[in-house]
Amino acid sequence: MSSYFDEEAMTEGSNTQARQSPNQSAIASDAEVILKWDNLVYEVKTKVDKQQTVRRILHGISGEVRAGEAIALIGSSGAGKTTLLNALSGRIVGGELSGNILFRGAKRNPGSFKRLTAYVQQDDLMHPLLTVQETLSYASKLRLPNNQYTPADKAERVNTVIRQLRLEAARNTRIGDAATRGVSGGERKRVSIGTELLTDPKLLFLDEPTSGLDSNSSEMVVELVKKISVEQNTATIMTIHQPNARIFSIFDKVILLSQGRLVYFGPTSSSIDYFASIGYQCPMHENPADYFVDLMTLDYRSDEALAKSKEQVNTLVERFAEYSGSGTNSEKQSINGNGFAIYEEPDMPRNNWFHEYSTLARRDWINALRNIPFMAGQGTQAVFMALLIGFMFFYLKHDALSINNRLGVLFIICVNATFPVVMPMLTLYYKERDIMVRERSSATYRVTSFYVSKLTTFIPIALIANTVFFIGVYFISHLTFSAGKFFIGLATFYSLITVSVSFLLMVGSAVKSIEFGFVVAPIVLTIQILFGGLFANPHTITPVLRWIRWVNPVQYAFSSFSQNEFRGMEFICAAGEQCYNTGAQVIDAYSVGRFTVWQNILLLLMLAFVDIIVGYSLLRWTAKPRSIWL
Ligand SMILES: Nc1ncnc2c1ncn2[C@@H]1O[C@H](COP(=O)(O)OP(=O)(O)OP(=O)(O)O)[C@@H](O)[C@H]1O
Repeated sequence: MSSYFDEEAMTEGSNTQARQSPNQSAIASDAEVILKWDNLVYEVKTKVDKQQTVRRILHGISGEVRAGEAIALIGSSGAGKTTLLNALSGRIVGGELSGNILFRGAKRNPGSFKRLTAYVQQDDLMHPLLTVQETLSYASKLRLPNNQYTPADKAERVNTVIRQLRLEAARNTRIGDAATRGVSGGERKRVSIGTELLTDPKLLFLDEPTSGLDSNSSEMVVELVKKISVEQNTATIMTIHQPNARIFSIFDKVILLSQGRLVYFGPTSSSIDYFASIGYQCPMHENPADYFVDLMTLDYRSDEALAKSKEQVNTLVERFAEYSGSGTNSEKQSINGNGFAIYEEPDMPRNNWFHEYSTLARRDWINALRNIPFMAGQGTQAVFMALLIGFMFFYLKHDALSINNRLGVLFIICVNATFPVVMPMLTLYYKERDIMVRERSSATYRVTSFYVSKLTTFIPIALIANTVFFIGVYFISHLTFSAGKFFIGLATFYSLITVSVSFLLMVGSAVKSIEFGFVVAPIVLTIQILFGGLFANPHTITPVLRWIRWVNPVQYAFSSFSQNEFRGMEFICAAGEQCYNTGAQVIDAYSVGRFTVWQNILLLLMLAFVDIIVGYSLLRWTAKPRSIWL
């Protein structure tokens, strides 16, 4: 492809702006071709006036990128830049993609391609409570293989990246988010790029790395990326929106797209000459990128203007097709994908499961402990509810009236182990899940390590906060004072909390959208409470709904609590009053004695186990990338 742009052939209309920029390095024409794509066509089905139609988004795009080369992908909004970048990086989902893509001369193997390449997304999704150093350090622990890098090597790699991306001053600053101030936008983008550069990728994709940045920060980002790609011999392709003239000149090559078609692909330094040679001379002091984008953009201001701009785009596309087709036939062999072997990974082993798990668990604990609103919420909730419920049922006696109150307090203890545990943690889980999907798109760690790490962070946090609640309610309301009963009650409570955490992981794993997850979880929890055994006697429930009891943790917990409390109790009935004399009668009347206390606890743990397994399987399914690979 590079010979399409033989500069000698384009002396006519030569423009001084077209000279090689000082930032550009001359990439040897024999540098390894890292990625080559041929005749990429991408189509999606859409509905127009209730009629199914096929919309072609990429129209036979070809090109290549060599080691150490930086390519800018430019076009007006909707030109297909992101679509092309996604197709090349193996991230395109839905629709139909055809053509061929070769990575280092072979067909892409999704696993090794993901590990040897890197993709910096437009929005930087990182843990806001970690510092720059910690973010890079955890990424290095997770992504660099232990048998090739010692901990010292990893730390050195992090330092190198911090130096390369000029992040020394921000090293100990937290990333931050909308709620907490952290690093600047430019620094944030550089950290995001840094996490991808740690593995020394062969090929780096960046989607609009300068969007939202001022021109100084944009220039810095592009300059640094270019410098690093030369130093590390990395091929780089980035989409970029109307770069200024200085940024434009940093790139070795440029791909200009309009309406999913190629208007130019070749050296940036020859682009002005090329356009001049086909009759479009870039004015002397105009930014070439702006000029090209203006040429390629459809003008919707009037029907006439639209027709004229469409014609212009067609001409540009045709001229480039003629131009790239002529004189290059010997080099332009189309790739017949069937003839190529799948790319074999040289030696890029994975870290073992335990290393992944322990790194993620440490990161999760740091994130949780630094999440002051979350931790304070858990603590306040525990203390406030303990005092409220404790004093609501203050010092229960042994008369007939206390029976209802005892059942009430036991039931509220169950309720407190559902909503207040599930809802705040579900929010947290959704945020973490998004980051996991992002991190796993570069094969960073296994789903199991993530999932088990969440379980082993969430369960202890929920248990610790709620122990305060349980002790408070137990002693203030004066439930039966006996070590045995207290600890059996606590075991029941812990088991129910474990089910709740497992349940939230299941909902958060099964339901991709947080909005829908926040509808499903409360509905299920409300059903658990309604059928928990206090509002309706399990025996009187219509057979159509009776099965719910088998999967209802609140019912098992309420049954366990009630038996633990009432068994062996005696009540003093006032003279002439009809009441239950013994706890055993209460257990019978409320039908909470179907299973023994320990059987109930066992059933709760079994439910938790089922939730965990189902949640894990669903997470594997819902978080699985469904990209199209050529
Ligand atoms: N899966 C899809 N279904 C329907 N239309 C799609 C799909 N993917 C992309 N498109 C359409 O294809 C066109 C190109 O989209 P793409 O996101 O690649 O453009 P872009 O050049 O990156 O634009 P921008 O600079 O605005 O991000 C757009 O008109 C977009 O609406």
